[in-house]
Amino acid sequence: MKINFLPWDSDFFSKKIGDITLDQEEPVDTENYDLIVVKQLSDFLIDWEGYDLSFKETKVNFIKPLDHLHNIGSGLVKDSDNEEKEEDFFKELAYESGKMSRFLLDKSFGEAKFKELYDRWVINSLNKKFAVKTFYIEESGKAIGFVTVQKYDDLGKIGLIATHPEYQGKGFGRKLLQTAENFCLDNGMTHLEIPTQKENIQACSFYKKQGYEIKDEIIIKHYWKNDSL
Ligand SMILES: CC(=O)SCCNC(=O)CCNC(=O)[C@H](O)C(C)(C)COP(=O)(O)OP(=O)(O)OC[C@H]1O[C@@H](n2cnc3c(N)ncnc32)[C@H](O)[C@@H]1OP(=O)(O)O
Ligand SMILES: Cc1cn([C@H]2C[C@H](O)[C@@H](COP(=O)(O)OP(=O)(O)O[C@H]3O[C@H](C)[C@H](N)[C@H](O)[C@H]3O)O2)c(=O)[nH]c1=O
Repeated sequence: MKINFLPWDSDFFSKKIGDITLDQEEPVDTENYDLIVVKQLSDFLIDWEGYDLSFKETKVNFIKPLDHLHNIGSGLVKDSDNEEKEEDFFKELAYESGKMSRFLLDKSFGEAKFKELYDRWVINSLNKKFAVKTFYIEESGKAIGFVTVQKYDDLGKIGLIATHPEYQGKGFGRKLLQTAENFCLDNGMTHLEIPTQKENIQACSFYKKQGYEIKDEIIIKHYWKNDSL
């Protein structure tokens, strides 16, 4: 079984990073990778000489068929294409959206690198390299919520979504998600998928409340080479 090289991650972290999906225990040539991201459908033990398990999560993908447009009301949710915003405007919200990210919770990366990655996620969403659309809600010149949307043919995917902690539970997240759904439907996407961590109870409860169902779950583990940190 061969490890799949991840060019973006390797370049960003200046480490040799790859991933592999394993259904059962089998021989793997670890090829001197610094970090191997293992994806498993069921949790079985892996013992690779020279590698340590540093992190484990369950990634859950929610999905919803899109069959009607929502009436959002005009003016509240804005489109970043209509008014240029600096990346700084979204920074704190991006970190909030990533508070359960493996890049933050696996301490091997360090918080500074997590922030840099999520800063890059915002930049690459606004410049359309890693999203096709970014919507946000602004109050008193501050972003209080945002959502980014990716497009894979007729499948839409939420990249990041968050509302500011002081504004959570007030209906803004729902407005953002409904705006994303309208955008997807208007642009040829029949379904919207949302990946998050099973451990993120707040987000999972929110998605279920919005009519999303679990499409699949996968266990993700980080194996670092002993001497690579
Ligand atoms: C793809 C990703 O980015 S995954 C990461 C998601 N982001 C985060 O985890 C960051 C922290 N959390 C948040 O930013 C927000 O809480 C969000 C985005 C998850 C939800 O946004 P909010 O503005 O808080 O949600 P909002 O107030 O619109 O709630 C909408 C509905 O969901 C329900 N809901 C919201 N949070 C919860 C919760 N924790 N438990 C149960 N129901 C909830 C509300 O009761 C409401 O129900 P209603 O439609 O019947 O009125
Ligand atoms: C900015 C950027 C990133 N990438 C690459 C780098 C990684 O290989 C993936 C992102 O990995 P993922 O497992 O999706 O990361 P997270 O665990 O942090 O994300 C999950 O939780 C978030 C909160 C969010 N909901 C997200 O949708 C989830 O998947 O992307 C890239 O190729 N190009 C880039 O610009």
